Amino acid sequence: MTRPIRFPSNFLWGTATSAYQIEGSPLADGAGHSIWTRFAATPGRIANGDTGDVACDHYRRWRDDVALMRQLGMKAYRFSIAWSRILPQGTGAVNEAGLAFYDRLIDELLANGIEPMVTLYHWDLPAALDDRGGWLNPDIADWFAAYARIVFDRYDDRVRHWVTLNEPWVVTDGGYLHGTLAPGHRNAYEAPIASHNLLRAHGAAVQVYREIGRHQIGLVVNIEPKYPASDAPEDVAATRRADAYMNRQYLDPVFLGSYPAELKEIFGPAWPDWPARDFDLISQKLDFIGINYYTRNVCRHDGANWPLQVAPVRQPQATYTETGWEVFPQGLTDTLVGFKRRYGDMPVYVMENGSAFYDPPQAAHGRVHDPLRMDCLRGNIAALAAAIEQGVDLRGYMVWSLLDNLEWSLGFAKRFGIVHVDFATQRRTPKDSALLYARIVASNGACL
Ligand SMILES: OC[C@@H]1[C@@H](O)[C@H](O)[C@@H](O)c2nc(CNc3ccccc3)cn21
Repeated sequence: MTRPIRFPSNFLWGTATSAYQIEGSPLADGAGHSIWTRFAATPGRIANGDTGDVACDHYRRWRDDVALMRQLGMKAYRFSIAWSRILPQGTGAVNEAGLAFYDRLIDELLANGIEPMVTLYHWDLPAALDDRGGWLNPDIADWFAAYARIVFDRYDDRVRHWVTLNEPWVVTDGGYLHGTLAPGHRNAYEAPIASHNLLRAHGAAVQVYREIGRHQIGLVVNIEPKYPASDAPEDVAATRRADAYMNRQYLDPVFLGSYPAELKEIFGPAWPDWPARDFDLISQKLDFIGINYYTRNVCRHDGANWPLQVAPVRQPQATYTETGWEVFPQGLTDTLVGFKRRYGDMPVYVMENGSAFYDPPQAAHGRVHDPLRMDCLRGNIAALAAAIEQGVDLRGYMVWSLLDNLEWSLGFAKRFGIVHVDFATQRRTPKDSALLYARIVASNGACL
């Protein structure tokens, strides 16, 4: 008989989305262009020519989507605010219609007993700011802090959990090093600058929140635990570089006040000497850390693989998702316990966890059978319980994602939703994984 799984009585079970991936109507009611409306309009940047012009049409269907969350018994909902709906030019004139949209959404969530958890930045930088250098311009810390102040002033009476940035690593690696995400740069000298300015902007927003905020603020990072393919010294060193580059590059400056030494080794002359004062700004005390977990990496040395000299080692017995990620729930436990060991005890939310699998056409009676996603969900929630048993102060868990949505450059084909979206009709159909998650939430994790 396995011991029952214990979650805190006020554990926040929910789902997560982001503005550009679900809202549609990106330019409605005075909103300005973002780097993603621009990227999507560039031929070849998004698979199949997909765009966020309609997406899940959430900008118009938000009330029904909140009703769907209520029907599933969700306790919380993590979403992002589109900066360019609030400040169409990124700075300057405020767009009241944009503020009003999120007012309505937040009020509807609260009216349905669902806790709003708001991300200020989930990758959709106003295009006008990109024209001024975007994350490469040090002034962006002030631009972001000014945007944050407007949003805190408007919603902090109702929003109790704020996230400054979603995944600075992905913004930098995808947007500035490999060019796979907006704004599509490929430049090893730009990447560290963008990354550092993201962290400066994060710190500037936290400073503003400490002036005017009454609740909690944190950062969301994606963590992929790294495991050496062998105990050969070059594989162990490669694993250390990979961990420094993806994971510790963000957590160390925020919680320890300095970058890992490996980054100078990785970037060489492209790694600047940062002013010490920046780390006072970056390492503002946080109320929680948000961790997005999807997979792990098994690493080996590969001298030809720029810039990390690391190559992933596929695990022959493992299940892999449609995005090529190994299903490895133990990595979630290791990530949460590892965070506590290195950075200390603080409230933790898993702010994204999910999987993309091919979903068969809808079965009879409108059911969508997704057994692989259900297995992934069960395994990851059991992994949470294991972390709690090891003393992690885990406060909540958000499944990525509520809805099938625009998977950035991969388009609509990669479906992460626990609710199926027929993009031709916008019909929503809870998948079997949504029905399973609803049961898990209703039993506070007991019925896995
Ligand atoms: O890819 C699924 C989601 C994505 O839809 C979210 O907007 C984003 O927050 C998100 N972050 C990850 C973490 N991993 C990752 C690794 C390489 C490229 C992109 C994301 C997965 N996801």
